[in-house]
Amino acid sequence: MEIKSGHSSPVMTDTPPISNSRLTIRQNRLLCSSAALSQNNNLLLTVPRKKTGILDDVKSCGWLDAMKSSSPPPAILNKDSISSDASYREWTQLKYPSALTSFEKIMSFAKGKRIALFLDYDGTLSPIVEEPDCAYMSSAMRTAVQNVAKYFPTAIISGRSRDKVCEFVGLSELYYAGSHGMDIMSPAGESLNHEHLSRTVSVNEQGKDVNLFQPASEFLPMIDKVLCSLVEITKDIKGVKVEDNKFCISVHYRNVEEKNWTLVAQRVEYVIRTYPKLRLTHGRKVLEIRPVIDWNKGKAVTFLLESLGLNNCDDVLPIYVGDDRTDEDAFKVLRDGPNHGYGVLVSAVPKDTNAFYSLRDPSEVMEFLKSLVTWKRSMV
Ligand SMILES: O=P(O)(O)OC[C@H]1O[C@H](O[C@H]2O[C@H](CO)[C@@H](O)[C@H](O)[C@H]2O)[C@H](O)[C@@H](O)[C@@H]1O
Repeated sequence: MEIKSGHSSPVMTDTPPISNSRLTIRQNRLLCSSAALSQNNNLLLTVPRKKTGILDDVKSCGWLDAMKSSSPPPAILNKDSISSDASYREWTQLKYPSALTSFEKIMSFAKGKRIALFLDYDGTLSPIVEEPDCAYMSSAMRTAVQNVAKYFPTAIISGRSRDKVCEFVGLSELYYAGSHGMDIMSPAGESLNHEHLSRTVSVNEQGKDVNLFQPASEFLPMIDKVLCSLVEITKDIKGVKVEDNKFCISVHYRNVEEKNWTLVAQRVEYVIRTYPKLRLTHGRKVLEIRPVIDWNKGKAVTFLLESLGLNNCDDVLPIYVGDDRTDEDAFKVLRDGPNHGYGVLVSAVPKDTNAFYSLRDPSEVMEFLKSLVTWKRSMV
């Protein structure tokens, strides 16, 4: 693929001391040039930050309810399953049609257009599992992604660190955007050229040059410090996992007893309240800490389209498939922005979204990818 353009809040009463002296984390960070950083001060969000950095849903319903609602059940398995299934059917029929049953419609719109494909990882290409380090993608899914990438520029956009998601996916021909889009990498031999933004060249595991764009590089020392503090402050809560996502941090509570969820949130909030340049968001049984910069998965999609010379083109159809709240930024960009395209929400339960279509789970995502390949081959 050729790139064209030039360029809450309960107050803590008993807080454990924070110490980070024993932790040595992130020894293998890629070096990045200051060139990429110098232009990023204007990305800092100027949103007024509340004293405690509390999210609106936490303010209105408290930590526990906010944490519960951030992670819907993965499937419909209870005695209400018949009525739930009926409401799912209604949701797909009336609001967010299945991208599989609407495939022909989508393709009639795609005719004569170049498709650019953006795929989230967790919950989209791999099923949600208890242990974040074991969220492997099936080899059938890998083959499906590999095949689709032969025909369409394909990028993986994940909240995970880029290194981790690259390792899970294991396909060097793709574009990767880790840390919710804050760490973008081209495939070896391709450049990431963007008229407004500088770039960094690094070397991948095979020793080949790759291009990086890292708009939050200046936050690395802060994120490192906060990571150490979070590991330390949550270490006595059974089941907590603090994940280093390079420019972001995930604090998982999936394996924590529900009675301790509020405690987890309180501890996290205690740490980040002294960092006004960091913000806290929810994911699926995870609290995510990230820099307060005007950058997200939607911005990453726009950046990639611009870098590929595919922005503002009538003959380009971007498609973004994702399951998480953070994917909504990308759905919004494709729904409302100049690069009109389709967001496809992966969900087994009805919910509101900025996406246009839906798919039930990763197995339907795989079917969709295969259908894209079959369609493309039929056109040749
Ligand atoms: O943007 P994504 O690729 O969807 O990444 C979002 C988060 O995904 C991972 O956590 C989620 O998946 C885990 C594995 O299935 C699950 O155990 C966890 O409860 C989910 O929240 C990842 O570990 C996080 O760091 C990402 O932010």
